[in-house]
Amino acid sequence: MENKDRPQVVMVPWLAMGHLIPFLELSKCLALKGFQISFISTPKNIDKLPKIPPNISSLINLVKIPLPQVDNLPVYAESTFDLPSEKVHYLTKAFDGLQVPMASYLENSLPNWIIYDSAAYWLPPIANKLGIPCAYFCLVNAATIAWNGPPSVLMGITENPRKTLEDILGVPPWVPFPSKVVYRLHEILRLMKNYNQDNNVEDVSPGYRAGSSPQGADVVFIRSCTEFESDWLQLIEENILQKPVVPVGLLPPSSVRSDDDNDNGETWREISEWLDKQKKESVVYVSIGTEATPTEEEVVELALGLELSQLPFFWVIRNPKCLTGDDSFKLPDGFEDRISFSGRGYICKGWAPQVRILAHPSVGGFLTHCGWNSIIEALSLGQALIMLPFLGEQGLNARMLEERKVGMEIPRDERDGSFTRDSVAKSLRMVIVDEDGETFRAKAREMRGIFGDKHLHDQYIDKFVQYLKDYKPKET
Ligand SMILES: O=c1ccn([C@@H]2O[C@H](COP(=O)(O)OP(=O)(O)O[C@H]3O[C@H](CO)[C@@H](O)[C@H](O)[C@H]3O)[C@@H](O)[C@H]2O)c(=O)[nH]1
Repeated sequence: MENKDRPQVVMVPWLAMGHLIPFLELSKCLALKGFQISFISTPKNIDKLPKIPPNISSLINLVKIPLPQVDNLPVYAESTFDLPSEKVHYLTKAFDGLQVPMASYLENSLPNWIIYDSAAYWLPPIANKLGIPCAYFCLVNAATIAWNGPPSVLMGITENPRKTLEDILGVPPWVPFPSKVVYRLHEILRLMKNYNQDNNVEDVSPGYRAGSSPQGADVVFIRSCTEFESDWLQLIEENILQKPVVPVGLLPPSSVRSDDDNDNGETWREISEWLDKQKKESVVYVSIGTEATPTEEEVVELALGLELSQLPFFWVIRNPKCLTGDDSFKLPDGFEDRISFSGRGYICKGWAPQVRILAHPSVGGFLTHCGWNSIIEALSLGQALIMLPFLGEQGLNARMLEERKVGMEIPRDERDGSFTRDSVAKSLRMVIVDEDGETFRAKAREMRGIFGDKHLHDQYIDKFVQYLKDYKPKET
């Protein structure tokens, strides 16, 4: 078939590694099913993407649209990875500036579908005008969407029944079954601080953006599955979003992603040499994702807790150079020397081949911030979790997973969120080596049956593809 005769899909991910990667994974799935994809992002983000396998590379057209400049956004910053979290709203403002070039791209290409991300609340009206069906691809789980609540409430169209801090800390009134998926006080206080900051810079409130993205879509595709959260999926489809919600499955990664070989395998060779020397299931892999910016105190407690645990560790630290004027990844004095002298730790500053490390037989647990990508990757490999959520919906994910007993949260002070090196060390030992922690390890291995079931998730992709092909646009 000629490429121009294939069904065309335009993908519009948000400017964040944790979004670009799953959008690209979904693009690859569609290309393998015969679709022609236009994957739109800014030049630097496109350049950073994992390599596309040669058998489908001609079916994924990487489209670079330059990011408009806005005040206070450093010129080099094109994704959340390049910024401390308190500056992300400038990136959101710049992203909104893509509306005009995006509209003209769509007018010229007239694809069969547009699949967009949470930040692009302005895309559905453009798609409607052009008569192109559009889908919101939701990269968080259904429990999070349910916690956020109905779009009309988020957008300020109908009254918000959650008025007090107590209301916000409790189970939302629209959740009809018992739930432990709630935020802690320190998480809510941090979210409110960010919300107010964002409100001052962006043209619309973060709530309006979060509500109108699913509201404007013809269908919501979600990276989830009924085997994991059927109650929540049903709740969001029937009561919260009140439109078709189609799970695309968990998109579990293959253990060797093509990005691992961007330097001809040099990085991996060095890392695997170190991992190969460690005992089976003894190493803790530590990463708090691509967005969280811990305070200096948090970094110190984390570092000293790792040391205190006596466990070997692999710690990937987001490149501190990205964080302008910010020294929050300053490690405690002498820490790096002690670690390299004893050979007990591997500190990787920048980007690590996460999936490949998690799949190594020496790794016995994952200290994680609970980003949805990381959770899926870890549980698809049966790794137990030591959870330290920082921002966004990560706290909700941690509650959900603690309930499933696939790991434990590092205890934090309820009000200020502080944690100690002792609690880091204790939690690590509990999940990775203590006899009492065997439940966590066993439950995490069991969860692999859902998260790592390739056949199950291939079936989800088949149904998703069928949905795209069978869709009949509504009469206007
Ligand atoms: O050195 C690194 C760092 C990250 N990754 C990959 O980058 C992704 C990171 O995604 P995630 O674990 O979800 O973390 P964040 O990028 O910090 O996640 C943002 O996006 C997620 C999906 O929307 C949300 O769940 C989080 O709360 C939000 O912070 C994963 O695929 C990792 O494997 C690497 O391969 N190497």
